[in-house]
Amino acid sequence: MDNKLLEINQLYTSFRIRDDYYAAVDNVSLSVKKNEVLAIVGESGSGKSALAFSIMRLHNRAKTEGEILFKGENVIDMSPSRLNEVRGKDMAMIFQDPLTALNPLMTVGQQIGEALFLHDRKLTKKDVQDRVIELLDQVGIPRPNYVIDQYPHELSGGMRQRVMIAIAIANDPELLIADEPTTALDVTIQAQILDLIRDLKEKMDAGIILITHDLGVVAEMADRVAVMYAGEIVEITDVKTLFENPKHPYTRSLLNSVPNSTSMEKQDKLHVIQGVVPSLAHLPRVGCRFKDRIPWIDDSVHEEHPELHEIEPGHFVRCLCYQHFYFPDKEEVEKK
Ligand SMILES: Nc1ncnc2c1ncn2[C@@H]1O[C@H](COP(=O)(O)OP(=O)(O)OP(=O)(O)O)[C@@H](O)[C@H]1O
Repeated sequence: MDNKLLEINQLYTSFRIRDDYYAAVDNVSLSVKKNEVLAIVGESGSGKSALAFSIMRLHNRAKTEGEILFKGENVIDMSPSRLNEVRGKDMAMIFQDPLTALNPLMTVGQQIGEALFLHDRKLTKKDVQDRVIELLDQVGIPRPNYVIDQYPHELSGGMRQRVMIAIAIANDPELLIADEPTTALDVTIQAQILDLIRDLKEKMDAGIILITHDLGVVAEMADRVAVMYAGEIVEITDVKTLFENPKHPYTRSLLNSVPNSTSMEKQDKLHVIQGVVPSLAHLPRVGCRFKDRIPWIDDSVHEEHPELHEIEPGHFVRCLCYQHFYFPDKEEVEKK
């Protein structure tokens, strides 16, 4: 038995739009080990948050099918009471926007305290208070004795994000899901929060799923990376391989659209990925989903039913079109 903390097998998460269900997470399989950061990258609308919310079972209107094995137990089959035990204790989530995730009417101390007390009713008021101060200190909040009585709106964005992290780690979770934890923050604060998350990984021996569209964050934080496009994983590999030997046209386009990316292919211009991720109801469900965004690549090189191919140990790429992909010059794009 290996040390898999989370194992997702053939997961589908579908939302109802008018009379039909459409999969925003479409046959996703992946795993996370202890003390590992798995980054999930992709443009807006690729299904990253839908995947994270599925793992935490936070979607109440979506249809979720497949297996989400957390230490061998399928989260999808958990009863509401079992879910309440696991969520916030064994697995926890840091959300994108602390202002909407925090309760504006409760002090910082009350909110962190509630997270602690919910999972350990034997704690005394004094125990809770001591632990809250310890947590505030751990996430780098100065003057914890003072901040404990403040309300979220009295804090800066960076401090609010730290409070959310304190809530998430209050019960030493084994799995931490961070959904764009630094998007709303400026660059210096961003770096501090990332340092903090990295530190926590070491101290808590936790597995971390880090959702981001920022490849700089990926390079700094991840051990492995799953690239999502239109609900599917199109490439998954270790972080070094992703930057040094990316294969899927989408991965290569993402990397080549970032200035100073370590893996920028030898070309003098940045590549602009054409178009956008189609909306959920309009996703192509047959063939290569990325096909329409690389129209200069011959149709015949795409697989009819693209599969994830293990092209070297642990490196999976969807659709054989990667073997024929190249970046076009401007005239070739305009011709299509
Ligand atoms: N509750 C919902 N009902 C209907 N469609 C939804 C719902 N939530 C998400 N979607 C759709 O599912 C798709 C995936 O959305 P998701 O939020 O997971 O993407 P994302 O990659 O996390 O994007 P972002 O980076 O903007 O958060 C999108 O097309 C989105 O519009």
